Amino acid sequence: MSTKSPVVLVIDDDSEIRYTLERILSARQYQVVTADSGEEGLKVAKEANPVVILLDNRMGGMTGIETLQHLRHACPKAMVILMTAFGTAQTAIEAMKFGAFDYIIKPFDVKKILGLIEKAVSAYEDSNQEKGGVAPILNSEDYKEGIVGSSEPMQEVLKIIGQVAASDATVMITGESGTGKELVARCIYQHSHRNGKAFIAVNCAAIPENLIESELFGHEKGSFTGATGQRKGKFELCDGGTIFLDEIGDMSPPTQTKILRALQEGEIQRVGGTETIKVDVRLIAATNKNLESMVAENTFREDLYYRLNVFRIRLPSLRERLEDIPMLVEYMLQKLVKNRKTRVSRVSTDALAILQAYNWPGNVRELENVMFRSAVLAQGDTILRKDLPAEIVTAVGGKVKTSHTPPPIPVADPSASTAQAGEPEAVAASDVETSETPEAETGSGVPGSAVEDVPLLGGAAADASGVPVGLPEDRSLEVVTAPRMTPDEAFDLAFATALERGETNVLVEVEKEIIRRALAHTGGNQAKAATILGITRATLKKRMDMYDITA
Ligand SMILES: Nc1ncnc2c1ncn2[C@@H]1O[C@H](COP(=O)(O)OP(=O)(O)OP(=O)(O)O)[C@@H](O)[C@H]1O
Repeated sequence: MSTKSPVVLVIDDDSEIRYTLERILSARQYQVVTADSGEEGLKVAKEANPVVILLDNRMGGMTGIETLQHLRHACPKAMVILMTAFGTAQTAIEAMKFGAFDYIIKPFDVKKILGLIEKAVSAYEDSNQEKGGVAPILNSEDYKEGIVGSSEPMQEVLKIIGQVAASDATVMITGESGTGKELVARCIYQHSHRNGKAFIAVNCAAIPENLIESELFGHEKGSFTGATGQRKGKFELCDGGTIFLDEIGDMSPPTQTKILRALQEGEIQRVGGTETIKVDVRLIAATNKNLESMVAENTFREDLYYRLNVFRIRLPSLRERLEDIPMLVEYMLQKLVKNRKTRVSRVSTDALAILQAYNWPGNVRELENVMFRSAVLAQGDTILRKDLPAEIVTAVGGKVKTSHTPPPIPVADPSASTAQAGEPEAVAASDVETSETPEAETGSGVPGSAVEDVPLLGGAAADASGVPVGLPEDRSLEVVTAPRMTPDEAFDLAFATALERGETNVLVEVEKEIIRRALAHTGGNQAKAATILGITRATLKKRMDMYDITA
């Protein structure tokens, strides 16, 4: 870090977040400037020349993504970190595509944001030592991603999609069957300059060996038995567009050679033809085979391997991101309801626990099938444990505890949804309340509400199970409520305990306790409690939802 303290600009319409960040960052020798809107942020950015910009996505007026696009011109060197309440695919991809340094999901851990700012500052310093400008900027469009998942590994995938989409580079997607390789390929295409031109997906494993060349490159009349006329192949049909070759590891060496030529020279020849045809095609390839060992065994051309491997995206298996299951389940049921395939809109807590304990060898595709099948079998509006395939319930066996789990996951009414397809609006994470009531199997859980941007205070992010991320497991400071202590003693002890445990969320715990006490004092009357606390009732409600406090 240079000797001059780096300027950090915080753009957020929530005064509390601006205040909190300002306090945290000023204590770390950053110079902090703030703005309460995207429009104001642009002005401040031009004057203050910040090194890092923390930019909220959901603001009145210009959104964060819109502001980001303007900032790229107004303040091209600054490292922008987008702050969003949800890790939706669209936001993640767009943030990276429009040149954000990174993005972070609110509410977040203080350590995490500080670490990210530090990284951004050193990236700023590195990039200022090198010549060269920022990455090209694309125009914003209305996308429908359909990629669901806010787990760390999926967020990484989304970021890479955003980074590679705008380039014309070949991309290799690896991952087990059913992990979403084709979905990702389509998403890259949708975000590329070639969007609007053809996208053709070819499953190489599904085409007989003797027909694959003709399928890909076309054939001339009479070139083989059955070739009764001239036919264009997929490469030719896809000129100007993107071709997705699934299971590329299943191609014979002669076909591999032709693919290499198409990639390197931009030329193909139809089977039985002599004419060289120019094609301009972006290739996205996928495989669930180990191409490295195929190269070692000489069954896959090394030069083609390197040509394909310019960018590589590894999709995590579903068992590596079990925390995404509630979100996926909600998304899938929502889709089924929308397509009028079912009226089932919930999953009981017991059933969900089983889904989250299962190994998912068939990954998301298997989950999709299970959801469809179970929704068909379900009698009420909730998928119960008994509706799940017996082999899954048996496979999970005793791994699942069925008590103290959250109530059913509700699915938003699709007609009332303002989210884009593929982006569940409010997903299980923070709006599933933890309940001790074993009402799960009746399907009478509390419907979830769309979660607004939630306030940051010391920052405990919630994971899909509603448990704050990045906090020690025992996060209660019961000592605050211990009897026969003066308030001062209690606070001293609480503070000392927190320091001893290395906690960074003391403020949050104190806030929770104060809210609980105010509610207890008013007998659960929220309006009165809000008055005591000096906040609006809506803010109190937001906090109660966020901290799982019931009146
Ligand atoms: N992250 C995701 N969010 C929502 N749906 C998903 C996700 N990943 C996969 N799916 C769905 O799962 C199914 C399988 O996905 P896809 O065909 O893209 O997998 P694949 O890895 O290409 O499979 P294969 O290797 O068998 O060809 C599709 O219906 C897809 O929409």
